[in-house]
Amino acid sequence: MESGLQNAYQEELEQLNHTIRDMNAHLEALRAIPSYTGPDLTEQVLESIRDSKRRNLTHAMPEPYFGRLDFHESGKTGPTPLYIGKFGVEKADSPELLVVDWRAPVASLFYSFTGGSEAAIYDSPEGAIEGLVYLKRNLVIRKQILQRVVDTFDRESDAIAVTDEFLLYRLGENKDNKLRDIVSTIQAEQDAIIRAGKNNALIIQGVAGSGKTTVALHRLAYLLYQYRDQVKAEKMIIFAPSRMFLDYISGVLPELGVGHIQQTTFADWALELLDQEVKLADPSERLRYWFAVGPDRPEMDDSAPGRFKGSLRYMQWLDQVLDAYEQIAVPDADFSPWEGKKLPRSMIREWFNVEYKHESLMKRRERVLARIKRWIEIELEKVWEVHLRKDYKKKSGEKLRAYTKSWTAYTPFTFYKELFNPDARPAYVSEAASAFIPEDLRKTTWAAAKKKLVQTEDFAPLLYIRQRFHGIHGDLRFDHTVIDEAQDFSPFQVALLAMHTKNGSFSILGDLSQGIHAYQGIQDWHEMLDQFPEDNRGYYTLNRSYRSTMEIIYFANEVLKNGVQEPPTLAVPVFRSGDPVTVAQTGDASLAAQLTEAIAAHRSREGAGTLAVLARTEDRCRQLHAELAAAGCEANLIVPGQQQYEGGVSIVPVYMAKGLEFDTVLLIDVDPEHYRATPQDAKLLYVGCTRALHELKLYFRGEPSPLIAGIEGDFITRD
Ligand SMILES: Nc1ncnc2c1ncn2[C@@H]1O[C@H](COP(=O)(O)OP(=O)(O)OP(=O)(O)O)[C@@H](O)[C@H]1O
Repeated sequence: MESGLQNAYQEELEQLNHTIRDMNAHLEALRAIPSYTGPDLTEQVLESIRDSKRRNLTHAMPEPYFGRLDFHESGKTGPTPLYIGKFGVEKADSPELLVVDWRAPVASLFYSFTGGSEAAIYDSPEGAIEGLVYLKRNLVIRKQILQRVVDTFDRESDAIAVTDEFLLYRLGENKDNKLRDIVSTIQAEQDAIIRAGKNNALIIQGVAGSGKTTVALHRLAYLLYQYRDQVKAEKMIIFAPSRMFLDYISGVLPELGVGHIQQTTFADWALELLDQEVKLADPSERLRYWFAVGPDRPEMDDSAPGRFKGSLRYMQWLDQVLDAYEQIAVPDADFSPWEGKKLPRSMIREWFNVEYKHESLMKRRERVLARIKRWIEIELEKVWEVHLRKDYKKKSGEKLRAYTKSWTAYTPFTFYKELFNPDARPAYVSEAASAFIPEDLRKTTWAAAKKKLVQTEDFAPLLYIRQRFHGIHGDLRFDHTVIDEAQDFSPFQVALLAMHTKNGSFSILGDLSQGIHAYQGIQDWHEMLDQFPEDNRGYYTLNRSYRSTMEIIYFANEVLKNGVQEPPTLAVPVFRSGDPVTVAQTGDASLAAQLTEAIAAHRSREGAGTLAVLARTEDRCRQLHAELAAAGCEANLIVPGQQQYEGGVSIVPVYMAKGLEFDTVLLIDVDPEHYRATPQDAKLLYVGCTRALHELKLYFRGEPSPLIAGIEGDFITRD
């Protein structure tokens, strides 16, 4: 160790010991105070502060901080060393900070300052604060033991700043089966997104592995810290592509000390709001259709059911249909409770269409019926003859029941279903409006609806009808909404979520180059961006990929270029080199043997980490799983509907692997039959390649796919 480094290590060792002593003393003092459970409000508040301090100290104890920043604020004495950690910690005997929370304004300098002699500025509640950074230091502490000290900037030293060294060290580590927090290595471009203002819809286009998911989760932790009086964890929601993906990311928020945030898939959320009246059709069937192999593949253009039903045009059409329904909703007759007495339809319509207009459709129906009931009661009071009144009362009760029945109480689903009825066009759907729906779509939607089955793209329309029928109650409005893998969401879904989200507070993240579900997703971010006012939206790009080695990224970029004419943006790797990507020819019989060998080699390595064999279809995965099992090679089979990701060795269809990562990826069947030189296939193969952290191998039979055939460079070897 050089003497400078040795001194730094010694200095930090002493500081760490001092910090831990202080924290222990603080924690002991807090524990010595008995918990208050009485009725006094002030005492309750004090107890909750003590409780939060106890929790923070306990969480922070094993790794109290990860960074140090020496900052000299202009006009003050200094520089002052600030230690930055996941949790803010006060000194035992004063409210001064021992460790600054990473989300605090001053800590932003630790992320945004990337060197140079210029003054650094950060935003604080008191305005912009300027000063000079003297030292930026990364520290690795595990179980209270100081393991590493790396200076990434030292104003007093001639040595060149090693900004990436610490990041590379972290990226080189093997991953387990869960996504992790990145507080110690958040990069400046990621930090800008994390700390962006609350009332903005952020759209983040980020290349594979650029940290989109991770950044969104850190942003939630930041918003909860920064706007603690305005946002609540229970009112924040994350939409992710599958339950397995949710399981995969489930570790990050607790690591950041955040709990209770709702995490769901759009389908699960919708099914709950629809009171489980419908079921989602088997997703495997649809995936089998769209990812089929062979010459006749379905077109993924605007006529695809998902694109059509996910469009804003479709939402507007539905709006018109609902407007038309509103006009004729009141039954087409006067209400007569007994002979000679009449409540004219015009009056009932006046109540429904004018007086109660501000209410939702079904609420208005309820109100009008209650009002008719009251009207009957008033009219009955005017009848003096007791027998007659009794007779009228009975008759009016029957009449009101019949009237109520004639006024259909639709559920969102029963209303929606009727729009597709081939035999009877509802009165509120004009002939022209009916012609809007393509015949094929009418047939398939009707056939499924008869079995109470719907597709993903039916959820937004159903929820939209629900909203017009019942409104959106306060507890269904979110303080902030995160949409992950948003390129697979439709504009209609986003419009619907905007109705459920306060102040347009969104984090919408995705990658158009990974848009493999183009039969339902977007083709351009404008389809979402344009839905938000210009002053309240932001578009960010993340181009650096942190997941994979340089070799893997260079290779994956070539795959993309070979299939997509104008790829949106190509990933730029961080300077982390590994083995070249291997492309191997194989025969039918030898594939299982080759995979078994590769898996055995992987397993025999120390700290083996995760491995995935990726195939194009679910059926192929099942077949391979059986073949490998017969060869004595056990692996987890991951197919649609999977709830958890266990790590280890898995066999996964590429589309299910989206969002996940594995230390090693073995991609099979990379031949012209499975992967043609089309944008769709290139994106699919790109997704597959970019799942690998350290090692990527591709196997083909006969000829290689045109997407990989001509790739040359020192980042690839051919077996
Ligand atoms: N600043 C960082 N420091 C350390 N690791 C990082 C950083 N940013 C991202 N990573 C790592 O890079 C990997 C990819 O992150 P993440 O899954 O969030 O990216 P993504 O953009 O959502 O990827 P994809 O679109 O491919 O699913 C993760 O292992 C994450 O921990």
